[in-house]
Amino acid sequence: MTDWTDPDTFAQALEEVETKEKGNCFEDFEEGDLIEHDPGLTLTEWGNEQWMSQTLNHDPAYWRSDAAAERGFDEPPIHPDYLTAATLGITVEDLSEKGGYFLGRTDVRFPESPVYAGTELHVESEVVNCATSSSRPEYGIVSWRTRGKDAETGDVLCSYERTNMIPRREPMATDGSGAAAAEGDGDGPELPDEFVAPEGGYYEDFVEALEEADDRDAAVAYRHERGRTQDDVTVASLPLATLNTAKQHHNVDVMADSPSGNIVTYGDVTRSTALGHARSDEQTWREVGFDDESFHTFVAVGDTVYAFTRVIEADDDASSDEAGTVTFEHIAFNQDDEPVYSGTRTAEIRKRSN
Ligand SMILES: C/C(=C\C(=O)SCCNC(=O)CCNC(=O)[C@H](O)C(C)(C)COP(=O)(O)OP(=O)(O)OC[C@H]1O[C@@H](n2cnc3c(N)ncnc32)[C@H](O)[C@@H]1OP(=O)(O)O)C(=O)O
Repeated sequence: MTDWTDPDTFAQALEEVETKEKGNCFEDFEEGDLIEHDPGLTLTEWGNEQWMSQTLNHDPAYWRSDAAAERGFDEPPIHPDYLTAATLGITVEDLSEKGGYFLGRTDVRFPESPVYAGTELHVESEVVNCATSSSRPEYGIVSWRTRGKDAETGDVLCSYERTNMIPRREPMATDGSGAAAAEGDGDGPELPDEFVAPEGGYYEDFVEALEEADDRDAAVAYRHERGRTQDDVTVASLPLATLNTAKQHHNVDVMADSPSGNIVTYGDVTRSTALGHARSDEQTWREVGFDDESFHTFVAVGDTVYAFTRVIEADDDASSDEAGTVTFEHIAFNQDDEPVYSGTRTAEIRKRSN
């Protein structure tokens, strides 16, 4: 009788049996496909607080009822970063579990009304583009438009367009033109002569700093002191709490043979941590949206995530008289000063009370 647990027998069995695969390859996606993601997720107070605490997002309006009421909320709402991460996490099983690198995201938008704990999230994605990677024949590049909806009302709570590198079943022939282009044109850095930092975190502080920089060779740009070293909680626990099944975040065994050689931080954790650092130096009123988000290199356990902010423009127009609108570029970087994430963010920033 076969002893299936005999190590040699078992090793041979493992080699010969079929593996029930998870996830989809590049060839499985076709432009126009609509994918309904199941399971959905109920956005909970616990999940929200776990996400916010570990990414250093401490805006009191999301933690305390008095601060929430002051912002016009019925109770502390679900944080937009957790909502974004949960909307993406649920999609991983269908879209990128095969090992797709999260390259970037744009047009991240939230409605004006807050989302509260207890909301059941239903998420769907449409394939909007499938492209060949000219530098990596073993991958294709796929973009999806994703919408996270309130399962009860159908209201869209978070939407965005995201792009991943997705493994192919069969590698493509390539002329390598992408790799050559990536070598760069050899130009040195082009930075302004001066940097201006806002005095405080209110809307008027950003306007004054932009005015000071105007007509001079200056930029409004500064770094944030806080850093967050990545550990098992940020790398493995937070993505799993959003039902993100990407092996990059929790399977050390498989990742040992990957380019990173280790499990890596979920892009939304890296980004939310950097945004948490930035928000700790401003009076955020409301998140409006994010564009041109890119993930430049891996973040792994032991790496520390810092943040740098550049203020692009300010506009008096906002959904409330108590705030103005500011557009920022945020860059997350590691302990070696390498950029790991960048993106533009539009947020309403509280005005000083008169
Ligand atoms: C969620 C989730 C997974 C994760 O969260 S994983 C963690 C977050 N993501 C990362 O850590 C990825 C970090 N990025 C990298 O390590 C490198 O960018 C990467 C993926 C290894 C590629 O390195 P390269 O040096 O080869 O990068 P290139 O700049 O040459 O780009 C390669 C091709 O991709 C195209 N591309 C890059 N960015 C974008 C973008 N934002 N939108 C569209 N396309 C993009 C680029 O044009 C190159 O195209 P080629 O035709 O020349 O190949 C999850 O599971 O989803």
